[in-house]
Amino acid sequence: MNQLKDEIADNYPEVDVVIKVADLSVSNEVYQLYETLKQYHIETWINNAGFGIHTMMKDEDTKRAQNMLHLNIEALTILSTLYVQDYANVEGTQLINISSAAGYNMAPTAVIYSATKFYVSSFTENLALELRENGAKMQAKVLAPAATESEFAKIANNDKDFDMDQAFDKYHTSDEMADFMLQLYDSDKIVGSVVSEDYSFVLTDNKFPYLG
Ligand SMILES: NC(=O)C1=CN([C@@H]2O[C@H](COP(=O)(O)OP(=O)(O)OC[C@H]3O[C@@H](n4cnc5c(N)ncnc54)[C@H](OP(=O)(O)O)[C@@H]3O)[C@@H](O)[C@H]2O)C=CC1
Ligand SMILES: CC(=O)[C@H](N)C(=O)O
Repeated sequence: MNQLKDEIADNYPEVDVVIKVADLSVSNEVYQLYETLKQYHIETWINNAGFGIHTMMKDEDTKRAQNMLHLNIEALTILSTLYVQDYANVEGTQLINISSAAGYNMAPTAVIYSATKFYVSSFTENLALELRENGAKMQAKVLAPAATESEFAKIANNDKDFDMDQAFDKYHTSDEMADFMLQLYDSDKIVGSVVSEDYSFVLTDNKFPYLG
């Protein structure tokens, strides 16, 4: 994090980077983190922290799975809710939650992870529609990456030498995914996702049917 901060300072000296440390799988720390940010005006909130576990259910480590539920679902829900309560009527604000292709498609060897990301997708789409229908100034959006180069696969597969080139015919670089996130940010659409056939990017409104 400090290295990244230095890189940003070198390239964008006008930007002031503040690092806050929290274990977001612990609910007290989630509330504490939000409290320490009250002094700032927060124009965009991105819930990016998350991890996956690639395993069969018969081999699932329930403690690790519980941490994943706390981080991927609970922390994201609490932080989204607090942010919406404070900023829903502030012009120009956006909440972006990071789901996954596995949040719209059931994924083999990822039964629990995929379910956490279905939660992220449906929670955020429903919230986006609630905000829109009630004339709120905030927009809520879902970014749903497919395989992307990062630490994710090493952690999910518990393999520090995990080779993306061997595992996937196609995947995105983190720069490509960050560019797509900016496209989603600039658009009025709700979901940014990846077409599984050719890995192209697509922006759409809600993908889940809506009862409203
Ligand atoms: N890469 C991929 O193929 C895909 C990723 N995603 C999603 O993208 C998001 C980002 O993952 P990605 O960048 O790829 O993976 P990384 O593993 O590289 O990054 C995960 C991030 O989450 C943070 N994090 C993990 N656990 C905690 C915790 N308990 N408390 C606070 N922060 C935590 C990590 O912080 P630290 O480094 O300090 O541990 C890190 O910044 C995740 O939500 C993931 O599910 C979705 C689809 C595909
Ligand atoms: C859908 C993906 O490819 C990603 N690695 C994930 O499991 O979220």
